[in-house]
Amino acid sequence: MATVKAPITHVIFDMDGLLIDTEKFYTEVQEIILARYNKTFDWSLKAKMMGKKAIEAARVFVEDTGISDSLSAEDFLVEREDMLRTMFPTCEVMPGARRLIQHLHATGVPICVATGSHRRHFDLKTQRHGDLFSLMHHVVLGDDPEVKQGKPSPDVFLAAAKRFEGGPIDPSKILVFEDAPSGVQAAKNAGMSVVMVPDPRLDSSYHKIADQVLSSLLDFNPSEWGLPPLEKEAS
Ligand SMILES: O=P(O)(O)OC[C@@H](O)CO
Ligand SMILES: [Mg+2]
Repeated sequence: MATVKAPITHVIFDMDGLLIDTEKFYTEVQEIILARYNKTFDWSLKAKMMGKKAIEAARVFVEDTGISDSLSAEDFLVEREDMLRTMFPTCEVMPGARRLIQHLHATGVPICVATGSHRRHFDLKTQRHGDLFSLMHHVVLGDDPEVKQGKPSPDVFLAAAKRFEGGPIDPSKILVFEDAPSGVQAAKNAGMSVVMVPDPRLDSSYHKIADQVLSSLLDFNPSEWGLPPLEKEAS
């Protein structure tokens, strides 16, 4: 029998870019705003913003692009909001997310979500996916009072570990799924194992600290982590 990487009992999912394809909306809106300043949005900046709380990502955006004298982080958030508000409810579930969530839920593995997104955005993004998110034991949001700092701080993952039944759960028994560099770092800072499912455009230097890197959730093999195996015929 193959050796188990770590004996996992609980699973925490990131949301944006991991369970649902909302990262493309942030990218699109940021490209539109930067074009006004004759600048282009690239993946090195994207890598620094993704996964963070809105205001933290906004500060990185205006400072890194050198537009902070013309546009404050707060005004940037107001400006992108009109576009995001109509885009978020149209988001799709990422490949393999539905199968994995349903499998873990059906086999009794406690699962939850830990996201940088605040409540208002979470509600817009999950509008059409309530069936899936209702399988989560709990959800920890970026504007939760216990989340003092966004990812890469471990706050959101430690709060998530506390709220499982019988919590706090030992971090070494928790597996986190993440797409963002800040999120992978946050999970490691919390002492948890992490499977990274990065966008292929993200520089591969960000893969290093993840315990496993997959190109899709469809490629995840629960047995490698001591989790109940997937049925071969499941789709
Ligand atoms: O933590 P996640 O769910 O990726 O959300 C962060 C969000 O603000 C987009 O980057
Ligand atoms: Mg994410």
